[in-house]
Amino acid sequence: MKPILRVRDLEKVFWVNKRRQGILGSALSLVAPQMEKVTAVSQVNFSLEPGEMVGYLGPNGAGKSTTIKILTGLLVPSGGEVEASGFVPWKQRQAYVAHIGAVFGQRTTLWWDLPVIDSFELLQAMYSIPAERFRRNLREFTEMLEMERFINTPVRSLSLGQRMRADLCAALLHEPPLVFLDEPTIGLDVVAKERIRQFIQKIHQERGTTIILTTHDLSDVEKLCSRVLILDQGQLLYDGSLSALSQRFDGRRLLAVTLANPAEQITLEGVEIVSRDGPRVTFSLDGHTHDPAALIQTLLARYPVTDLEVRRPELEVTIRRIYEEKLLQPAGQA
Ligand SMILES: Nc1ncnc2c1ncn2[C@@H]1O[C@H](COP(=O)(O)OP(=O)(O)OP(=O)(O)O)[C@@H](O)[C@H]1O
Repeated sequence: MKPILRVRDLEKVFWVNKRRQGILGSALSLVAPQMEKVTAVSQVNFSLEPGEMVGYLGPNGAGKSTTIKILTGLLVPSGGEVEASGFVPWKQRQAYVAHIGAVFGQRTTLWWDLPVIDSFELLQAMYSIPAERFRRNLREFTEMLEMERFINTPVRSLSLGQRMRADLCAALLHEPPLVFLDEPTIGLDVVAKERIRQFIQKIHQERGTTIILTTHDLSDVEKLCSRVLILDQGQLLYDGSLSALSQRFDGRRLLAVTLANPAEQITLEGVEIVSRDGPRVTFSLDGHTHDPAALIQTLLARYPVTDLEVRRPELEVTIRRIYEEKLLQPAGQA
């Protein structure tokens, strides 16, 4: 199948005037600017098949938003090639926008002073959405995103969760096959996040929409994406499944035991205790050297236990280790 998005050797460099700090710095910056090169995106390569949903991850400043801005045609790259839905985004932006949807969680794309419904109608005119299709989508999205209560409210008066739902609807009314979601759950409470996740999942499954999702909330990714791309310092470090990632970097298991006697001094030879909270003791098992079944048998034979659980470390812990301990290297440097 032909990829819907192809990114080749993508590069984006910004030149920043280092002197632009303080009154003296501002004055000096005009007469003797001190330009510094910031490489936001470097040699990034990937492709998406139609119908994929992919998480685009990375720590702060990794280059995620810069990539998304290039892919949506808002920024011109310094090098490399992109073909998205048959277009070069920054060269054919006017025609291209009708084929994509984009949500930037940090800012709205709706008209601030207009009621939500007026923004939707303006979009209908801009994208020439046939009346019947517009009505059908609007009805369906209004119901799924529970927007009835605020559809006549000006955007500036919406809560963050309401604004995000309106933005999602706006991005999808014209049924784009390729959608970019940059932090669509940022700042939302757990209920609002879950509602948005369910909506994204439904659109993806029912319409086969290809989605790139940028987020710092790993539960978004765990629930929605089987494939992730990890970026750090502008370079792509990983392209693959979430399960392979956690297996590769965290073969560890956590064994949590609740002791019948909270005062019991418990030890297991060669196994580290990572926490103790009253009667609950958590051991860290190494995936290569420890046999969980044998250790559980030893434990049960030695100590009265009321509860026992073996689990994987959370994805968040794994990803934090990858960033902090620099466990991944860009392709070609490993
Ligand atoms: N317009 C700009 N001018 C100069 N530098 C920029 C500009 N936009 C981004 N950068 C720099 O490029 C790098 C990547 O920024 P980017 O916003 O793409 O990261 P990000 O992964 O989206 O981060 P976050 O998760 O914090 O939003 C950073 O060092 C940032 O300071």
